[in-house]
Amino acid sequence: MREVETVGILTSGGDAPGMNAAIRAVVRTARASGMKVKGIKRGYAGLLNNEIIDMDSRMVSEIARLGGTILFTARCKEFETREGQQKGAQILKDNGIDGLIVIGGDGSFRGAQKLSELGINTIGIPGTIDLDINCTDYTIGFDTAVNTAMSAIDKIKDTSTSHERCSIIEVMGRNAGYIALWCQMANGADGILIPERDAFNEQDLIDAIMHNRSKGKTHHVIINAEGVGHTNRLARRIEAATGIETRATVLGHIQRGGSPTARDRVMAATMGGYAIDLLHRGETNRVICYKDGKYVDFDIDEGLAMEKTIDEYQFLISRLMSVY
Ligand SMILES: Nc1ncnc2c1ncn2[C@@H]1O[C@H](COP(=O)(O)OP(=O)(O)O)[C@@H](O)[C@H]1O
Ligand SMILES: O=P(O)(O)OC[C@H]1O[C@](O)(COP(=O)(O)O)[C@@H](O)[C@@H]1O
Ligand SMILES: [Mg+2]
Repeated sequence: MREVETVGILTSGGDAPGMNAAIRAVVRTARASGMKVKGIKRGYAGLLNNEIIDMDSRMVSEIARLGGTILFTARCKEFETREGQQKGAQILKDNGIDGLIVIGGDGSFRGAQKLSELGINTIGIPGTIDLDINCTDYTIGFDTAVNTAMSAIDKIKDTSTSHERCSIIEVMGRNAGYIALWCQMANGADGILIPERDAFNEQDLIDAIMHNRSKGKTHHVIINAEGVGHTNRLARRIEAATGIETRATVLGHIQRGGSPTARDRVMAATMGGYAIDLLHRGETNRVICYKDGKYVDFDIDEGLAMEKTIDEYQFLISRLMSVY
């Protein structure tokens, strides 16, 4: 076990609101406890290009409220190779960086795990709007993304209600349906399609719309998760089957932007401070999680091997609420 003297920090994969709040917390708590901090730009791609800057407390002033990531982010194929990882570890050592904090998703943590094997003390902080990291109940960015999607769906509902139409709205989430499920509960919808539940299929949706219409409902909303996709095609098929004018909207990257909510900022700040604590204790290959109402950390390999699925009870309630 050795204590880290110089910590590097990078953001990787899709940006998420709250990443800047995490960067600020890492820099401030590291500096307060005497560590040096170096920022690595553009994730692993920037690491391989030696894009490394010194960071001090003043540089992170007022960034907690900013969306995106001031360090930029990237996806990097070269880093998935052994040669890329060895080159990355050597560049870190050449810069005197003996600890590294990676803010990103599961893919980014696989990279962090490789650097840990190569002698760099690495800690992962979960930052992704998708909530798709199995070992944690919370990922930085999810709350802001859901609130953004919720507001957008409220607006679509205004026009959908006025025209007495059906709206199919696609939300992000890669292969996970968390954003879709939360929006169904927050906004109300006749139904959702999520990758975790292919049993809730197109015919179910058509039946649900027709049932609700027979009870007097004059507008309809279906929330479709990105992992199911084909939103335009689905709109055409629902219109053909129900005779109700139907419009498709793919919300897209609007869900990744904007000023982070208080929840995202506070979770990010706590996780950032926790990461520095772990490095002080000489820990490596750990991922910080929020589980059962507590901040905890797991071995990255064990954390990524855990299983998580959508909350059955929440799913059941969301279905019951969608019926007129
Ligand atoms: N198995 C792996 N080994 C090493 N690095 C990886 C691995 N998987 C992903 N990465 C690195 O992490 C980056 C981000 O991963 P990605 O899955 O795109 O996003 P996220 O971290 O948000 O899930 C990839 O571009 C790659 O550089
Ligand atoms: O911005 P890109 O590269 O098109 O990626 C889109 C993907 O990124 C996300 O917005 C976030 O995913 P990650 O956090 O895993 O990078 C997904 O919801 C979506 O599938
Ligand atoms: Mg991911």
